[in-house]
Parts: sequence; C-alpha cells; structure tokens
Amino acid sequence: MLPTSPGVTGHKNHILTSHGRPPWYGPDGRAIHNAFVIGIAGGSASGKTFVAEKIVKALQSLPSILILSQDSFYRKHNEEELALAFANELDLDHPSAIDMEMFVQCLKDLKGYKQTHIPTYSFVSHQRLAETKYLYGASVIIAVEGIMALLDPALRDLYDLKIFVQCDSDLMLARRLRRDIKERGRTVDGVLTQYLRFVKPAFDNFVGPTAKYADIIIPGASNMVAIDLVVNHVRRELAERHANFRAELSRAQPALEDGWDADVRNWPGVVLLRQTPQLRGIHTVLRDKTTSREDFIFFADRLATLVVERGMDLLPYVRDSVETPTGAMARGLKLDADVCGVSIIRAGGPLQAGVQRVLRDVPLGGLLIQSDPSTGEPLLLHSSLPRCLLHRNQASETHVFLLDTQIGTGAAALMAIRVLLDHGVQEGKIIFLTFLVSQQGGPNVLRRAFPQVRIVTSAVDDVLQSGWGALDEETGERRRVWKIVPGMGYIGDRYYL
Ligand SMILES: Nc1ncnc2c1ncn2[C@@H]1O[C@H](COP(=O)(O)OP(=O)(O)O)[C@@H](O)[C@H]1O
Ligand SMILES: Nc1ccn([C@@H]2O[C@H](COP(=O)(O)O)[C@@H](O)[C@H]2O)c(=O)n1
Repeated sequence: MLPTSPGVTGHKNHILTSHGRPPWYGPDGRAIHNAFVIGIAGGSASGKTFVAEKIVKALQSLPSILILSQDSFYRKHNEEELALAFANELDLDHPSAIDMEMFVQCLKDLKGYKQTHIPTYSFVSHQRLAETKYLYGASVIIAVEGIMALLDPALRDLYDLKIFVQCDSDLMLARRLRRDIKERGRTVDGVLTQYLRFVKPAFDNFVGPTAKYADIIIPGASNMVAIDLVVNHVRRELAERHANFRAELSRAQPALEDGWDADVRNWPGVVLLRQTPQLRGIHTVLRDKTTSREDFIFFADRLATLVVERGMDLLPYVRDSVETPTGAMARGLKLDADVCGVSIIRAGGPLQAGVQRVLRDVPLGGLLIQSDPSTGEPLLLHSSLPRCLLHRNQASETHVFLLDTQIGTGAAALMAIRVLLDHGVQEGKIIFLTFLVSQQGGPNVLRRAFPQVRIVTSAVDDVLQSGWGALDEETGERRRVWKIVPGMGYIGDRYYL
C-alpha cells in the first residue's frame, strides 16, 4: 500500500508500505529482534510528516514500513471540551491532551511484533472516532511522529533513532495557517488565536526543549541531505538483521540425545492417519505425475476431508444426551471448542475447503507467506486472520486449525505459528493439518520451537532434498529450493494451475 493523503477527517492517515516481513524470530521460534523504531518530534507544521514520508519512500525497497502519528492518541473530549475546541479555546498542545499511556502501549506492541488497535481522531470534529485501526503485518520500521514524540521517557525508550525537526517559527505559522484552513476546516482568526494562546507557548515549554534528546536535528526546509543520512543509517542497521533461514531449518534432525524417536511417525505430537488401503490409493493418485488436474483436485479434496475429520478428534468434547425419535434418551458427546481455520496461502486452500465441509460456518483466515525471490527466505506478505483472532482474549480461547498441504523445511509453518502466537493464540490450541511431512527439517524444527503444537498428517516421506530452482531472468541466478521426496510435487500448483 502506498502513502495515503490526509482523509476527510483532516487526519494524517497511517502510512503503510509493505514488501513482506522477513522472519523476526530464530529457528527456535523466539523473537530475536524488535521492529526498528524512529521517533520524530518538532513543532506543529515543522515538517515531521514530510520527513517521515520521505524516509518511508526512500526505504520502500525494504520490508514493511509504517507511520504512526501522535495525532491518533488525542484524548476523547467531553461536551464542554468540544465547545471550547470549536471556539479555539481548548489547549490541545499541553502534554495532558495526549493519551500517553495508550500511545506507549500501542507502540510497545508494534515494536514487539504484536498486533494492536490504533484509535482514530478527527481534526475536523475535534473528536476520537468510534472506529479503531487493526495493525499487525507491516512493522519492521515504524516512524513515530508528533509534537510530543520525544517528551515522554517511556516513549523515548522505545526508539532506535530519535529525530527533531527544527524549523523557523514564521515558517511553521505560515504552513499551519495554510494547512489548517485547507485540511482541518479552520479560519485565519481561529488558527491565530489558537497559535498565540496555546501552540507557541507549548512549543517553548514542552516541545522545543525535547530537541536535546534527539540523535539528529533535521532542518524543517531543504532537508533532503539530512533525510538521506537517516535513510542510509537505517539501511545499514537493518542489513545486519538478515537471516539465512531455510538452509538451517532443512538440516534439522531428531534430537536422539534427548530421547526423541528417530521416526517422526512415533512422536507424541504427531498424528499420522491410519494407512488404510483407501488412503494409500489416494496417495498413489496424488503422487502420480501423470494424474490429470481434475483427478488431482478430486482426490486432494477427499484427502482433505479425511485429514480434517482426524483433526476433529483432537478437539475437546463434553458429554451430551439427546432424546431420539423413539422417545428414548441417548448419551453422546458434543464439540466444546471455538474453532477457526487459518490457511497458508496458496497451498492450504484444499484443506480450507475440507474444514468448511466438516465445520459449518467456521471462521476462516489466511496468511500469505511466500519465498523472497532473491533470497528464498520466507516473507509474510499479507495477514487476514479471522475476527476471533484479532483480540487477544478471544484468540487465547480459540482452537486453530492451521492448514498447509506439506511441511518441508518448516519455514512457512514456523512463521505462521509465530503469527498466531503473537496474536495470543495458545500454543496447545494450534493443530496443524497437512497431507505430507518430511522426516528431516520441518517437523523437527516445529517440535523444538513449539512442542505443544500438534500435527495431523496423512503421510511421512523420508527425504527432504535440496536443489536449484528456475533461472531468475532479472538476476540471472537460481535460488535454492527444497522438496519432499518421493513427495507429491507442488500441491498448490497442481491443485490451482
Ligand atoms: N522540507 C519541506 N519542504 C517543503 N515543504 C515542506 C517541507 N516540510 C514540510 N513541508 C510542508 O509543510 C506543511 C506542514 O508539514 P507537515 O509535515 O505536515 O508538518 P507536521 O507533521 O510537522 O505538522 C505541509 O504542507 C508540507 O508539505
Ligand atoms: N482537535 C485538534 C487537535 C489538535 N490540534 C493541533 O494539532 C497540532 C499537532 O498536530 P501537527 O500535525 O501540527 O503536529 C497541535 O499543535 C494542536 O494544536 C488541533 O488544532 N485540533
């Protein structure tokens, strides 16, 4: 998504550019670094947003960038305050006008790669609006801008780089007049009254003095050289964070020294479907490279139903009794869990259809995780989780069927589980449903990182083979790829293409 312009509320929208988020955790599944956060302070109309937008634009080739504005955190006003605000008599430049606690909490969540809900505020109606904005997927760098962005020590502690935009006061007033009349529905008189009574004194008392906390002072005009320096600094910092993931994961073996069985099939958290003649027949069709697409879809759908039905046995049930048409009572069980499905797009698709066949009205979501074309490392490109996972308290009560048709290196699985945990899902409530896993790589990685996650699979193959992918016409290079052998090929391609 490219930078957005101020909306009808006069509010500077959050700006999000996303090129995917690379792993923010190590092979053990634990977060290894936080989002890189830049704090940008300065007087009103000094050019903070301008600087933030230029940084975002210059870093667009880097993964996921977000601008968080202090404006979002203006407190809710009561009727009396509203009347004062419309008369330009409400002090909106005093630190108490901002809900600093909430600002700090939201930023803490984003920095720690957790989801958060940002309030929205309208400069036109002087009021916090009813809707909030859910943010998760894109936050490798966050540029936080606001007049008081450097004032609060708790906020300052969260920044990796602190900037102060120093601007001539006449220029700030001229810009503010123009902007507030054009975008915030104000009059010349109103802007001047507010400026002399509140904005200027607040700058002198609160905002200006925070320049001493800045790592770098950027001029409020003709500032492209300074912005370039910042951009280069951020690039250097982030370059050091690059992970070399898949190759490392693919080598994971069972920890025999810790008493693990050498065979994945015998692990406590792995449920392998009974290898009945029916199941082996389905596998044979799916493994056969000459199988037509039509047959592949038909048999993959059958397999998906069997896998999901087996997964259903892992959910909690409670006793129930019903009256039968004969008038007798019969004792039985009923499902006692909130369940949703999250598929890793695209290969999780066939299993998602299976979940829908088995659980009527089940909430569904998807995670688009793909390999970076140049490095081959996994990238989280898009997250659209079901509503029940967007709030931590509900997420922690929900069982999740995580869906992907195979687990090879485990890179996508690891990322998807990390996303669910970041949202508050309990590890023990994640059930990974899949057609095929390899003995090396993925299952070993998942067992080490998230031992409580259960895996239901219809088959286990012995070999995870590395090879070279197709030639990239742009770079002239081939990247390393891994495949399960004998395997079923790329199930997503065979099902959808
Ligand atoms: N370096 C700059 N060069 C030209 N115009 C600028 C510059 N910085 C800011 N402006 C203009 O000044 C106005 C206010 O800037 P803005 O970044 O919104 O201020 P702030 O976020 O500090 O309130 C905008 O119209 C913006 O385009
Ligand atoms: N309802 C409101 C709320 C705030 N303001 C003014 O906004 C200024 C901060 O925003 P910048 O984009 O200029 O940094 C601040 O000086 C408040 O006076 C407002 O006018 N109305």
